[in-house]
Amino acid sequence: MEKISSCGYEWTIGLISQNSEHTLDSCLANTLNQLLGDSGIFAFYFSKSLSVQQTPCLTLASTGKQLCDENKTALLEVDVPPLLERLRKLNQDVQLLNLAHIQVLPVRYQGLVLGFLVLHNQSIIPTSGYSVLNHILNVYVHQLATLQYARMDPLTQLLNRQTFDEKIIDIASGKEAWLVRESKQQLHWYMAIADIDLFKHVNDNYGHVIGDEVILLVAQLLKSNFRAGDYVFRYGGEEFAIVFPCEHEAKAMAKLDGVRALIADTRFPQVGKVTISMGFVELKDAAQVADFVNRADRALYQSKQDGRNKVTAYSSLKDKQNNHHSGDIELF
Ligand SMILES: Nc1nc2c(ncn2[C@@H]2O[C@H](COP(=O)(O)OP(=O)(O)OP(=O)(O)O)[C@@H](O)[C@H]2O)c(=O)[nH]1
Repeated sequence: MEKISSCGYEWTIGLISQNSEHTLDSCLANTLNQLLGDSGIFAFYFSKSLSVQQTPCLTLASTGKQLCDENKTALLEVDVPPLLERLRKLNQDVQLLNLAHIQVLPVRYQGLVLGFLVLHNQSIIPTSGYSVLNHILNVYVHQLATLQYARMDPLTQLLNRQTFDEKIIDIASGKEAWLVRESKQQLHWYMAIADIDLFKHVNDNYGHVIGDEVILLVAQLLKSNFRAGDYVFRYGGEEFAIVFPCEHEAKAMAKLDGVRALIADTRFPQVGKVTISMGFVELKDAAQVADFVNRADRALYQSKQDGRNKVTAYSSLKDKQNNHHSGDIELF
């Protein structure tokens, strides 16, 4: 704790220099370990979605320290929902809650309590340390929000195109392999591109404002019909990409076709019926993101050729050897 400067300036600079959530978390962990010194045992519970809907979970804990007592009782285990409820009822100015064996610092963002830092009572912290801790947690949450907003499409709040490329590279290089390993069944990753059919007619007949509403509603339907661990992106104007793990291709097809049918059955305000076409591919055997996109694009092209409101797997295309001529139809 003796390392604390009056405002934690170096730590602040460290946190705001991070440009990925992963390095931001590591930086916060390092900062807390340094800040709390040898005596500090901490656990950080946080909801990364930056929304009240998600219950915070254990995101970080102190490294190389005794998190259990001699009887192997966890020192910092907390019952999250009631503690959260209690923190939410606290006045905004209250920055520290003293409980029997722990101290809790709420982490707020835009007036919401999104998580908290739990410190064991053995952690020896001078009074000035708490304000530095609060400051550091504030910087963390704001930097996280900045990173998240930079990854989002402003109209739909889906992940944006830049994030798509990064995610495909991560998956293709095995960085998301933990999910596949943890599943009881073997999982494969698939990438689908979905395009709203005859969208030009929507704009031409109803105007761009209604067109944007259609895009927004399709985005919401896609997002709410895939699981939390799947990724839904706004790929371009009226195009979306979905990246998700699945046991096998037939199941991936059934999932996508179910969502296609659901959108076709939804009544859109003013416009009425809207359909989407999709093409999808397994994320394997390609060197570049562009190769996967090209394959899904060709499958999507087939869905359009077959009359739209269809899903096509790249593996089902007969003439895979022929290069796709992008001039045939403009998809992107
Ligand atoms: N309202 C709105 N329109 C967009 C946006 N982005 C692209 N568009 C429009 O989407 C339309 C896409 O039209 P096309 O690519 O010709 O395709 P389509 O009419 O959907 O026909 P198919 O894809 O062949 O079924 C164009 O008129 C674009 O101007 C957007 O963000 N908002």
